[in-house]
Amino acid sequence: MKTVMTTPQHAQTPAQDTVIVVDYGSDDAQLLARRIREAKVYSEVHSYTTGAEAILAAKPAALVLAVRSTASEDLPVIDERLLTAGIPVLAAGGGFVAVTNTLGGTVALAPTHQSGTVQVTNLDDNAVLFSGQDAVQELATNHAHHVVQAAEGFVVTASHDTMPVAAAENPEMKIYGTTWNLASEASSHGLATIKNFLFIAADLTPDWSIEHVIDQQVAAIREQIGDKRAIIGLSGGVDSAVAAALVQRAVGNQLTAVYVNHGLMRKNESAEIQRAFGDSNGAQLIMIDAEAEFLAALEGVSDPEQKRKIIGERFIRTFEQAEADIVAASANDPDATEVKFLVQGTIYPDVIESGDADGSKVIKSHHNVGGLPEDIEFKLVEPLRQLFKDEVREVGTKLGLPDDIVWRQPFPGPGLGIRIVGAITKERLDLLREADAIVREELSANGLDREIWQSPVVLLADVRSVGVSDGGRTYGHPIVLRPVHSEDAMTASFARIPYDLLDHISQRITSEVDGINRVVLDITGKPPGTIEWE
Ligand SMILES: Nc1ncnc2c1ncn2[C@@H]1O[C@H](COP(=O)(O)OP(=O)(O)OP(=O)(O)O)[C@@H](O)[C@H]1O
Repeated sequence: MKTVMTTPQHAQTPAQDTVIVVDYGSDDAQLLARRIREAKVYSEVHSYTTGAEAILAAKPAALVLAVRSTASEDLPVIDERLLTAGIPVLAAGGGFVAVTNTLGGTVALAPTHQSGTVQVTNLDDNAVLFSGQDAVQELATNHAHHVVQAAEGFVVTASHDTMPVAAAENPEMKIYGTTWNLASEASSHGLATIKNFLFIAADLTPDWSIEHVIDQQVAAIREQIGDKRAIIGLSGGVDSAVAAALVQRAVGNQLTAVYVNHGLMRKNESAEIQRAFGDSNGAQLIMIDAEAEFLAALEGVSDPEQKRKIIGERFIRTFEQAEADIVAASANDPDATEVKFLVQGTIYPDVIESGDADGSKVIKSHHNVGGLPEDIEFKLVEPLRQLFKDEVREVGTKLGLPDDIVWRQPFPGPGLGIRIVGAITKERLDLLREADAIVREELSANGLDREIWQSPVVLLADVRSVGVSDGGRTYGHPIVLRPVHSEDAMTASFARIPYDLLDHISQRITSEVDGINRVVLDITGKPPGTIEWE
């Protein structure tokens, strides 16, 4: 038996000024889009492979070219239709090199790959991009090529020993370029320069805001769901929580939220969800206690891949059984309307990374539960598809979700199951839950929880060491602290937590959690270590 979830009908955004960041495999495309939104202008990332025709058909108010700078001789050629459509174009870093090359200027491999910060002292403040700014600026550079001679019609607006043409603009063609990176915080006037492009060169109005997004999405969700019903899985994570809050704002108790307690949650997690979504705001919340089934299925399993597989499969089965029950209950109730929609907390980086920017992907889910009619179709509601993580948090706060949900660190789907090295038992989970709760409490009391990307706490359940307590010998397990800093989870470094705080955490864990007699700190970067241990 299977259920096919298809025909996504994404809430469409009414027309608004959109800046399209055209991505030529750059690392900066998302960051550029975020900076533009910080300036209160709506921005999307489109791959250059979409083609100039489709990009122009979306009627962008301005274009930003994000090009990876490599030492390759083959610089990307920018489709000239993008440069001659009369739409203002900003080309920073590799984008400026590629535009210059495309329009017949001269570019050459720099003697060495330029990377780091340089200072320029001769920025032309008559230039549109630098209007009102200091002539002396710190610039973040990272490029293999430099521009030797600007293309015809361009006025050079900055130069430097290592970058003969550091910036140039062609007001007639409305093309503006800098060799440096404008999205990086290391560029002292990066955001100010982006704003000059948006508000002077492109004459846009800074009117995009989170309140506006909420209003738009609420209206779009109402239209999409109508008088039907929708369901959502709440994981306790920020994305599904905010998606649920938005849909609930739009259609109230036509939304049913399902939370599966697989027994691998952190301390008080279920109660917090109940508080945020249950009693207080009238959502229909179904809490499923599947702890016993999950722990039975995991009994004696130590292999990390096996654990993940078992947890993933069991989760799908449990969730689908809940779906089936809700659908069946509504089918038997003459007053109930049909359950037609499944809400998902997909966010913009997921959309960009899956290459599904046009929302056309069909999602299939194979169900193994009985009692479901063949091929129920759920339509997807994905109200966060346009938003970056920081914007999702802002929406959550505006909708009144508590800080401990909005600012929650990323938590793996398999939960604490992959933070126990060794087989999973209820006793071991309880030990880990206590230690983890102490770490979270202390980090948050010391104002560090928003600064630290993630702080897994790991129980080495198969290791024991000798210790001493109250004059007696102990033989307990070690706990590993793994606090990390990261921008995007792809790379990470260990977070430098003050020694005194580490000492305090260590003392609390070893004295309050019976069975733990040692606390160790993981100081491995990613790579080579992953953030989670399993
Ligand atoms: N224990 C659970 N109970 C109900 N639904 C869940 C549970 N765990 C995950 N889900 C659902 O599956 C989705 C994907 O899970 P995943 O752990 O990958 O979350 P995510 O993408 O990090 O999002 P979130 O921030 O909402 O956790 C969640 O957004 C949620 O809808």
